[in-house]
Amino acid sequence: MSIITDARVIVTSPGRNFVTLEVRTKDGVTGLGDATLNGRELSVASYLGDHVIPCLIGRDAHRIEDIWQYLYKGAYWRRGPVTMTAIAAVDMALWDIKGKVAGLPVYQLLGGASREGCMVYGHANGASIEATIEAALDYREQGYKAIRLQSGVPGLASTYGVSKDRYFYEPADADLPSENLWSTEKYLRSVPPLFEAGREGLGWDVHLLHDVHHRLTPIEAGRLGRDLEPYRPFWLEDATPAENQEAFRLIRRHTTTPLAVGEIFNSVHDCRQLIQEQLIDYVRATVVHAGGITHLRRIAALADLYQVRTGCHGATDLSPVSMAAALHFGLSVPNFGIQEYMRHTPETDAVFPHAYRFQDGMMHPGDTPGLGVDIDETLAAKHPYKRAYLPVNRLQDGTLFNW
Ligand SMILES: O=C(O)[C@@H](O)[C@@H](O)[C@H](O)[C@H](O)CO
Ligand SMILES: [Mg+2]
Repeated sequence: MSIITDARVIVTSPGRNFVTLEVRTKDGVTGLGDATLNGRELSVASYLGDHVIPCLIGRDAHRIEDIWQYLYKGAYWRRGPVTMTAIAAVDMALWDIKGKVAGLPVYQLLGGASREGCMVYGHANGASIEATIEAALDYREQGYKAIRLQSGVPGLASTYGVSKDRYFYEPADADLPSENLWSTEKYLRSVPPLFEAGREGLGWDVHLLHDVHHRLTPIEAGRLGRDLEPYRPFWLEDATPAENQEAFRLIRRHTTTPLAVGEIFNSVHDCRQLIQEQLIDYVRATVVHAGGITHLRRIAALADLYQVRTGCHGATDLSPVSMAAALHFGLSVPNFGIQEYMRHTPETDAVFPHAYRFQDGMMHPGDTPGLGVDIDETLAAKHPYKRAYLPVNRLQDGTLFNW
C-alpha cells in the first residue's frame, strides 16, 4: 500500500502558465500530474484543490483504476475539459508514484516498449511560404522526419498557429482574448501552394502535416483535402469542428488525405463514432485533457480495432509532465502514429527537469523510475500566475467564428 497523505496544486508561469498536481504518499514518494488547461488554468486548480484533493487523502495510490472510476463516476457530473484534466493530473501522478515504487519507468508498467522511440513532428512557421519552407529546412537539418507547415495567409493580418518565433510558439498571447480576422477563401487559396513549395523544397522523404484549426466547413475541408492529395500530406488536422462526428463522413467522401482530430477531446465518447466508422486516421486526444494515461489507453485500444493510430497533441501549453507521460504512453501503445513536439522554453525546462530526449527525429521518455520529470518548486515560485487567453476568431464581417 502507498497511502496518500498529501496533495498540492502548484501554479507557475515560467513564460506561460502551468498547473501541476503533486501527490505524496506516507513513505514520502511523490508523483506529478499536469493539470494545465490553456486559458482556463485556475478552474482546474480549483477543481483539484477544492473538490478532488480532499477525496484523495487516505487512499492507496496504487489503486489507479479505482481512483479513476471514483473521480469519474463519483463526481456525478461526467466528462468536460475541466473535470477530465483534473482526473488526468491525478492519474499521471499515480502512475508516476507506481513507477517510482516499482523502480521502473512507466512505459514498462504499460507493457514495455513497442518501438525504439516515438517519431515526433516539429513546427515550421513563417509569415510567407518562403519563410515557412526555410524554417522547415532547418527542422529537417535538426533531424525531424515530420514537420508541420503553417504559413501566414496573404491578406490576413494574423493567422492562428503561425508563430512569430522560429522555435517557440505561445498561442495564449494576451491578458484578454486578442481578436484574429479570418477569410476561408484567402486561406484555401494559400495552402496548396504552401504544400507544392514544401514538396519542391523538402522532397518526399519527410512527412508534411497541416493544422486547419477547426476553421472549415466539411465540404471546404473535403476540397482542401483533395487539393492537397498530389502532395501526400501525412495528415490534415482539425479540418472541421468535431462535435458533429458525422460531419467527417462528408470529408471522407471527397478526399483520401489522412485526417487527424481530437486535441480538444476529453473522453472516448468524443471520438467513438469517428473511430468506429473510420472517419479519421489519427486521434489526437492527449494525456492531460482526456483523463490521463488510464483513459487514453482505452481510446487507443478502441482505435486499434479500426486501424486508427494515435497522434497526441503536444503543444507548449502541455507541460513537460504531459510530454513525459505522452512518451511513456507512445513508446508502449501498439497503434502509435506520431507525437506532436513543440519544444518548451529553457525557462520552462528549468522548472521541470526531465529525462526525455530528442534524437534523430524521435523522442524517448528515458528509463528513470516513474515519469522521469520533476518540478523545481523554488524556481516555480519565482514565476507567478499571469492571466492569459487564447485569441478569438472573427470573419471579416465581424461574425465570431470557429477556432
Ligand atoms: O495542434 C496544435 O498544437 C495547436 O492546435 C495548438 O497550438 C493548440 O491550439 C493549443 O495547444 C491550444 O492551447
Ligand atoms: Mg492543433
